[in-house]
Amino acid sequence: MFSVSSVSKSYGKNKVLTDVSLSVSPGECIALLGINGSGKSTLLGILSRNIKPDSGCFGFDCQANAALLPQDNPLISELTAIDNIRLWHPGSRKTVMNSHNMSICQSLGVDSFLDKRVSKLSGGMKKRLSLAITMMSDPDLLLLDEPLASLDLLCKNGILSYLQNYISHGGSVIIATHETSALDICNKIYTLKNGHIQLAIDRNISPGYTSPETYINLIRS
Ligand SMILES: Nc1ncnc2c1ncn2[C@@H]1O[C@H](COP(=O)(O)OP(=O)(O)OP(=O)(O)O)[C@@H](O)[C@H]1O
Repeated sequence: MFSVSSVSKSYGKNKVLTDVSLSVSPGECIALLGINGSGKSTLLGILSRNIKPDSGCFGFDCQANAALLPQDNPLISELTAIDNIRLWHPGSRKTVMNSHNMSICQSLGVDSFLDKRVSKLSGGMKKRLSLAITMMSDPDLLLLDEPLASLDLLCKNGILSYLQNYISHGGSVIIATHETSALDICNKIYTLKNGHIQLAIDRNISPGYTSPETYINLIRS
């Protein structure tokens, strides 16, 4: 179980998060839903310890490993895919591409372009490579910031299937997304409005279809 309680964060006079509490269990997928600027990336940044909150506590298990896939791919365009992987996971090609990491690359279809320069990859290929790099750190909690933005339907479907498999093996996911296909795979959907978080949909209690109109109404003020 990962949790944060009573987290607050302001940028100057801009109060972005107020008294936000959230927890996620193994095998659970949680969505953060909110309009642009509602604080989703800030909350993911706090959970990944990249952003320091003004106040609040973490309930993380010390052994737990949380990894963030940021909105912008953390890749160097001039390098090949394999050399980007080796930047984050140092070692020779043979050591880094052990059977575990190779199987991640194969599941995400990254193995077919390991020697291509990142500048020559499509948006979907870059996103799959970034996700593969994130997954190689064996996270218990995966923090995803709009992982499906501007991807084609096939690529979205591939990433969603990969995530569903990760969740079914006990991984936890917190995802900030505007995509209904990603919202549909989540157990719980929280809305962020005016700095406050609220549990809007809990499919552990009420499973079932949610229409796009319902999602839109959830983010309306
Ligand atoms: N480093 C920063 N310095 C100052 N203000 C910031 C900084 N980062 C974010 N903000 C502000 O905090 C608020 C929340 O931003 P954040 O990126 O967390 O929102 P978001 O919900 O992820 O938005 P989007 O859906 O557009 O990605 C916005 O008003 C933004 O301008």
